[in-house]
Amino acid sequence: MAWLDELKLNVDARVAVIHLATIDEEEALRTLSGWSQSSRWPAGMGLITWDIGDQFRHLREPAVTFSKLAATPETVLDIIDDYKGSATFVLKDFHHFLEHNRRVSRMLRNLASRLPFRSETVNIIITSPQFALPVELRHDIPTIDVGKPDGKQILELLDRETRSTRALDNATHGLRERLVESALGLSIVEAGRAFRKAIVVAGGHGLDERSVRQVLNEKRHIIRESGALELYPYTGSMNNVGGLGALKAWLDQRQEAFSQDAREYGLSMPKGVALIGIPGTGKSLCAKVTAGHWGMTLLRMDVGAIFSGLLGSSEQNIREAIRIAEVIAPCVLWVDEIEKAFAGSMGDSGTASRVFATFLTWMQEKTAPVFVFATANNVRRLPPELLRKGRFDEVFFLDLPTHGERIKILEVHLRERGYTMLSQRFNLAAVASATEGFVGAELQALVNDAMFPAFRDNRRELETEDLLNAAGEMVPLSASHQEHIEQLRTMVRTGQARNASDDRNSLAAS
Ligand SMILES: Nc1ncnc2c1ncn2[C@@H]1O[C@H](COP(=O)(O)OP(=O)(O)OP(=O)(O)O)[C@@H](O)[C@H]1O
Repeated sequence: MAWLDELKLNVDARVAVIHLATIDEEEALRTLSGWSQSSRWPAGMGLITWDIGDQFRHLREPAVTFSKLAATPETVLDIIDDYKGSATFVLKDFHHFLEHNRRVSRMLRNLASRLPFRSETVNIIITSPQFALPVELRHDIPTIDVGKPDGKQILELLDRETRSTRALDNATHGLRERLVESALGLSIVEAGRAFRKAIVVAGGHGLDERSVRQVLNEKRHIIRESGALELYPYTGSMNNVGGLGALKAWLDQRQEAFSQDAREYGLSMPKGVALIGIPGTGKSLCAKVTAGHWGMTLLRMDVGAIFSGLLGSSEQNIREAIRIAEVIAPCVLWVDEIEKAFAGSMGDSGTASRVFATFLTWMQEKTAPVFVFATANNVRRLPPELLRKGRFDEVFFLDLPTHGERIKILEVHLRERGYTMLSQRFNLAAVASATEGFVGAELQALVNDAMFPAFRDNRRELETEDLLNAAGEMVPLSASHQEHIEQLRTMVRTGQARNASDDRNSLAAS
């Protein structure tokens, strides 16, 4: 376990006070306890925990009781300072006392510099669910991030949870792996709860494919409640997208590039793509179907929640979101309306730029197969460095659909409503001619609007006339966005972005 190695290294280097950032406190304690039973644990050293409820407790020798009560954090540190013998103290939730109590934080810093010089080894480990300690402590107290459990730990947990109930005795081939995968991204406590619920629901039958869906569902709830990410179920396929041929072909080529084969061939791991365009041009649709097409989990980052202050500090939220995405990887991380996050409209501008910097650095350095799918309506509000070459693998502009693309989009939505043999049944070329300037969302709305009169008229089948009438009643949004669209087209002309449409690319080439 990487964090335990890091901890041992710090202890060996006589770093006396260490902050362990974990939401799985019990699991971390179990690991520490395991270490304390091993031969690598210094002889005679105690392992003692403290929390405000249970006070001091000896983990290695439960029979030994602590006579002193420590009701205040100052007393806790005094007792540790006076401790005769060698011990590692684990202080639970101690970060609460550090935020507002200067005396406690000063005492801790004093101990951090004094303890390494005592003849008997005394260490302090502070466990907390937060990543960042108050600024004045960060220099003296290193933070070790326990991170989320990996597949191996989740597998051990699954085996622990199912051993007594024998819920996996009749498991089909690969079920254990799928259950583990469905719980990746959860903490040990959360994954344990999800598995136990699945065992209860499965009853005497044991776990099966339905349990995988149930654990995934549980994960969807937990991820939504606990952070700025939302887990989307697989939706649609590339067939649900009309037009945008250049973008679809580009995405199709990237699909294989996440494989081991691609690494061995020398292809670099795709980083991500940015889609820009006015509302309704299909940016979100593409994010959803790409994840479905690639068979990857889709995570949507809620930019508002990152900055809301309800969850924690914005920097901590973005780090947590990144961490979850990396554990769930391979996945598509969809950052919707990225301009909202990074244009300084959320939170104060200092916070926004720190969050931005964290995100950019991660994008630059990431090695996990997390494909960032950023979508934006308004580039004017985006910091130029975000779209700089090399940040994303490609920046695409989703222009207004051409005549041919409008036909394809209309076909998608008519097919979704059960209509077939479209070219015999409708004159879609006429509808496309009547919908110059319409975006995909408006064409979808048009098909929907056109169905109302047909439904009222004895539920008859939809006709071209209905579509033309509905078109006549709509004013496309593009009418009021001409200047904005022209600005985005300039990005294509100057090589800052590529047009997502095959039709437009061939028009430009001819
Ligand atoms: N190219 C397209 N092909 C088929 N349907 C489309 C297309 N573009 C848009 N649509 C339809 O319009 C709906 C809304 O589009 P979408 O939300 O993807 O647009 P967007 O560009 O992300 O808009 P916003 O910026 O407002 O989020 C889609 O769910 C889809 O039904």
